[in-house]
Amino acid sequence: LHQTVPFWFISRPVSVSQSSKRCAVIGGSGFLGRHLVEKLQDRGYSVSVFDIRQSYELPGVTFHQGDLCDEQALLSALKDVSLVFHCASPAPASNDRALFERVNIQGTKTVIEACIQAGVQKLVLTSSASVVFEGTDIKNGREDLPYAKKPIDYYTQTKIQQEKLVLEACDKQKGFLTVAIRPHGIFGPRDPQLVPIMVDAARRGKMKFIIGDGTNLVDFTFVENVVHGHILAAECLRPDSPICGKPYHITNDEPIRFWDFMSEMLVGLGYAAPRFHLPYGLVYSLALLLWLLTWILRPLLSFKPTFTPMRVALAGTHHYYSCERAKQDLGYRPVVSLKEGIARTVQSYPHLRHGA
Ligand SMILES: NC(=O)C1=CN([C@@H]2O[C@H](COP(=O)(O)OP(=O)(O)OC[C@H]3O[C@@H](n4cnc5c(N)ncnc54)[C@H](O)[C@@H]3O)[C@@H](O)[C@H]2O)C=CC1
Ligand SMILES: CC(C)CCC[C@@H](C)[C@H]1CC[C@H]2C3=C(CC[C@]12C)[C@@]1(C)CCC(=O)C[C@@H]1CC3
Repeated sequence: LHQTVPFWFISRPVSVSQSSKRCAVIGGSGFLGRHLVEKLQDRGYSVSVFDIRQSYELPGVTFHQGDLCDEQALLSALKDVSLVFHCASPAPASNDRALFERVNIQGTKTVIEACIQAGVQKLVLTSSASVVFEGTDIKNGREDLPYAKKPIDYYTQTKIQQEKLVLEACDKQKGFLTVAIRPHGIFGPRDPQLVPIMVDAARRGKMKFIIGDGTNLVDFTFVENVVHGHILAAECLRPDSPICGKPYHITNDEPIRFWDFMSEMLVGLGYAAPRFHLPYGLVYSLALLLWLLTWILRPLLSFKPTFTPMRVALAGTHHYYSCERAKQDLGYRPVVSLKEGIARTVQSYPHLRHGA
């Protein structure tokens, strides 16, 4: 694979000292976090996980179970650690405003304070490309797009605050360097949302319809490319590099029609591809109405609609992003193509196949 290496990257010392290879992954029990932990170990890092739950065991990886809002718990996990990846967040589907504010805003402030107190030198945040998305088309969006003034949900609203906090904390004088990775539509083996939600909808006969004309292009990013972007950012983060305090889009660099991606996944798993078109405006209005009804009736019934306004907006608009800045500054190139990523994902879900 041909990679252009940035000039300041070449000046990096060849051997990375042992202490700079001690890292912690906050949210390391999650989908992205676990893939990141596995790759970091492959690359010779000594890895600790900090997470509110422990979802697996891996020889050589130390687990610290705790809430990232608890500074004392974080401090003991960050002892002797020089590099921290923060990829913890409540799931977007929870739509729990208080929880998002507590974990993504207050918790991230606590993470920053704990890192500084523990002498951590680098903090890599997993942000989201959605921080600039307002529910209307984004084509080849670059990092200089303004943050969404009207974010599509509480999750996105708090991801914006979180990213600002981390990037503003970057301080070369104090030797505390930060960077944010903005992935989009992460998919791959063990993903708990995209494929399971899609299959659940298909099993309930709800994936027969294409919202809109079906031509809207979207980024779906294979998890190993997202991991690659995080590790490149960590390894490039030095006081003399241009990446300090900046956000970077990491995508597969292969925008695809939303409904072609869904169809490939569904057909690969043995389900029929969606065929019938429904007008975007109609579906969005119905989703909004249903969402309002479930909100008003929430003391009486707990019903979670499949087609939320957020999902309809994501399914019916263009939202794809340029990763040119990551190519330029990090030497990033996707390491797994979309075709290969889809094939590996489909293979990894035998229990979600039609008839299983
Ligand atoms: N999945 C996607 O398509 C995208 C995800 N992201 C971001 O990537 C990151 C990782 O997402 P996923 O791996 O998909 O989610 P995930 O839900 O699989 O992992 C998140 C992890 O954070 C942990 N966590 C939540 N609250 C915590 C707390 N208070 N203290 C300690 N740990 C806590 C959870 O236990 C979980 O293991 C998140 O920051 C998310 O916002 C960004 C763009 C797209
Ligand atoms: C029911 C169908 C219309 C949709 C099924 C698939 C969706 C569950 C996913 C399609 C795009 C995904 C996506 C995210 C979550 C899962 C989808 C809505 C995110 C919101 C996850 C967190 C982010 O930061 C942005 C993602 C955008 C794409």
